[in-house]
Amino acid sequence: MTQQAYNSTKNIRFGLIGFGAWGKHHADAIHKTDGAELVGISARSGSSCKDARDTYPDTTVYSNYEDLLADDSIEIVDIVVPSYLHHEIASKALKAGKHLLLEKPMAISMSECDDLINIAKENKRIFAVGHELRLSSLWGKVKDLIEEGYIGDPQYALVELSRNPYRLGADGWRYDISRVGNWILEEPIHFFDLARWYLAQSGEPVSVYASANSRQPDHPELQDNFSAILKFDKGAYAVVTQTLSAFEHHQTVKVTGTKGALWASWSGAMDRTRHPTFSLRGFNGENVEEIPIEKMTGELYELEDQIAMLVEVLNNNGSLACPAEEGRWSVAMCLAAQRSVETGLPVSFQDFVKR
Ligand SMILES: NC(=O)C1=CN([C@@H]2O[C@H](COP(=O)(O)OP(=O)(O)OC[C@H]3O[C@@H](n4cnc5c(N)ncnc54)[C@H](OP(=O)(O)O)[C@@H]3O)[C@@H](O)[C@H]2O)C=CC1
Ligand SMILES: O=C1CO[C@H](CO)[C@@H](O)[C@@H]1O
Repeated sequence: MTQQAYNSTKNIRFGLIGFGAWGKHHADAIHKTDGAELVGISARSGSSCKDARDTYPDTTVYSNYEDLLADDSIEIVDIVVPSYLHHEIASKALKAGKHLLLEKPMAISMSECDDLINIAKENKRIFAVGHELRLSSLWGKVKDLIEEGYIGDPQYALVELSRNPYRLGADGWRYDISRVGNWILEEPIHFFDLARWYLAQSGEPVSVYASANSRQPDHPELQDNFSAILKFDKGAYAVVTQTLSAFEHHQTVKVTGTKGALWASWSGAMDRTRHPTFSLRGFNGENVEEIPIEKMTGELYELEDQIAMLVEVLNNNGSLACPAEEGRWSVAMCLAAQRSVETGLPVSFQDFVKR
């Protein structure tokens, strides 16, 4: 689903777990979305709880997320906590009968992903993963044009980011490899997701060959620069590459096919800006053209569309932009890429995606 009008029929009651840098934006998105109600927030520290109470005085704030899960009136839980806590909190939310929006990475190991998918199936719960770029008017337009045959058969995709360093995260979790998993799971995971989405006509990815390095000699595991080549079973390939040693936030996608090409770019002072510049140019085999993007794009806008999508799905059975099975694939690609970085060899996805 990319750009759709959503028509809701009843208010969907949301609980939010995690009120950090990104969780606050989730709260804002739920708060302002028609048909969504922010009923409870769970935060960890006293200062985060106070912040949540001050900002949302009509919402119940819990310092223990299990108390939020015990509120039977909450239908869906939105989990925006450090990645190492995804499995623990998501599994309890599903077992408590809640539908789920879980931030990416879905989890930091394949066994955690599989366990969550099984629990969701057993409890017949909706399980969405926060790959919000799929809802973008820009990145989604690239997908739509590929599906319409604008470039012919897709053969090559480049997904590239140049940006400033990652934030530390609460308690520095993002710079602690035992809690973040790896840095590919942080940002390149979005680009693996896009690459696989764009090259869907080329079958599934079969292997990855990746390289990375760090600016900190004593922390080689914190990879500031990362590049990977993914091969697909029908011959297409994708390049995913990013540097965290640059400035601002500049993302480019170039996809070429047997007939034409697409070139999309997005720039902002940071990832979470409401004032980006963006463009999409296409070559349809005959002419180069500017393709208008009517709707604003950026992760804050996509976050709102993601909440609206869930309201629609829960009211009217629409489809999820990124269901759990897709989130699982992206985790597999990140873990395989990390293995390739460590071994210096191409790595087959089969070993990672098989159950
Ligand atoms: N899809 C996307 O584009 C993005 C996704 N993310 C993902 O979102 C997640 C959160 O990232 P981010 O917000 O940047 O991280 P932060 O470190 O800024 O925030 C994490 C928050 O989780 C809270 N927390 C930790 N444990 C608990 C708990 N047991 N109960 C309730 N709250 C808890 C922390 O509370 P306290 O402050 O009290 O310590 C903190 O406020 C990560 O998985 C990240 O990968 C992040 C950015 C963008
Ligand atoms: O998903 C994400 C993970 O964390 C990064 C932290 O700077 C974000 O920029 C990014 O969008």
